[in-house]
Amino acid sequence: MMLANTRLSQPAVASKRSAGSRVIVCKAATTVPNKPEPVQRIQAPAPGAQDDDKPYLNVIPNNGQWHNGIPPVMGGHLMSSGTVAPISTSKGAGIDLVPHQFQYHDTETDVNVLLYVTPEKAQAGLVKLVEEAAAEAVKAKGAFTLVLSGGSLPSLLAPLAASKSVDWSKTHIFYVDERNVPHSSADSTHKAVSEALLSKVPIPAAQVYAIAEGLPVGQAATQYEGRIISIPAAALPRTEGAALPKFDLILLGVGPDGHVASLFPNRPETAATSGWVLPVSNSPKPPPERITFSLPVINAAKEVAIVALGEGKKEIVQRALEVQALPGALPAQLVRPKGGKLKWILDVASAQDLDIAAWNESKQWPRSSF
Ligand SMILES: O=C1O[C@H](COP(=O)(O)O)[C@@H](O)[C@H](O)[C@H]1O
Repeated sequence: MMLANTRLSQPAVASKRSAGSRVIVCKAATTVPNKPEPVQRIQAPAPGAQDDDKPYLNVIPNNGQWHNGIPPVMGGHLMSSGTVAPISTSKGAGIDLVPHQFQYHDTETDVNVLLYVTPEKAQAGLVKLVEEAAAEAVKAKGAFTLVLSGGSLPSLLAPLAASKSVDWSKTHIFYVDERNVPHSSADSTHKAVSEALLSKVPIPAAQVYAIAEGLPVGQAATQYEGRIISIPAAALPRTEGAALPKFDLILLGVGPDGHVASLFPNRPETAATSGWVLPVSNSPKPPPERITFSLPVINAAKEVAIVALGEGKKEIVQRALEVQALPGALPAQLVRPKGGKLKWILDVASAQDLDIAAWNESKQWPRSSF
């Protein structure tokens, strides 16, 4: 189903109980010919009812699992012949490349795709998600730890300033990645978030974890990690065993290359299995120096949402949700909070290349036809 060609005003809401007891609710369009209904209905909307504020929720069960076995290392992937391709020993153009061990996820994570009719509705949905996570966290442990991205995300958070549901005195703000620039720089995520939100809410300054200014990037990452480590477990619990911080909610953007936070395709930071906050010294996207949470920290969160709105994101949304890449190649596909919740927040423009009608439990990767 190409959403670009569909009308979203007459939702056919459908759902199904799977073996894993997950509910699938698919948005089906009315104008797609010769396509079967994606799944069965659980709850038909009341006649004439139309609640566009609600997203059309699509769950991709066990999204991204490798059904043919997990390749042992990057470059050692399974070939169609059934044999494992060896790691290249070429001394050619890749002479300086160190073969990195990228994480291959083997956990079952259902991906919840929240598709909104307009970017404004998606923004409202995002705000509600934050409000609900805040209320739940404050009720459970008296503190809410919210981790933010830069880029297009900060401006989407502006309506939170008027929210009555977030207790700012109990909220702690972190950045999943940050550019190693002064806070006054136009590149600073902290500046963008401060202008859009933090300057308008009564949050104690000590609860906003900005990068230290003027340090070499390695020290900036170490310093940021140290500040996180010093937060009491009552406010920021740790995971069992791995002892990673368990943030309540991490909001990610996604770049056109599939990067999330400052974890770029085929980069050593993306492969890192240890460390909470990593330095990035030659980012392919300017500015070159950044710090970033590691994937294990992102995946230890209680809840993660990837926000991708607008036509400019349609290609990466389609690739990330329907075409399985080798892990280093598409960092967004490595976001799989263990035991936690993963949501993608989309609007019609960013979702227009998805073939949602083809999503069902029996269909494995790749989900698209090519
Ligand atoms: O450089 C960055 O890019 C990503 C994506 O940004 P967007 O403007 O395309 O939404 C962002 O999530 C990340 O925090 C930022 O440092």
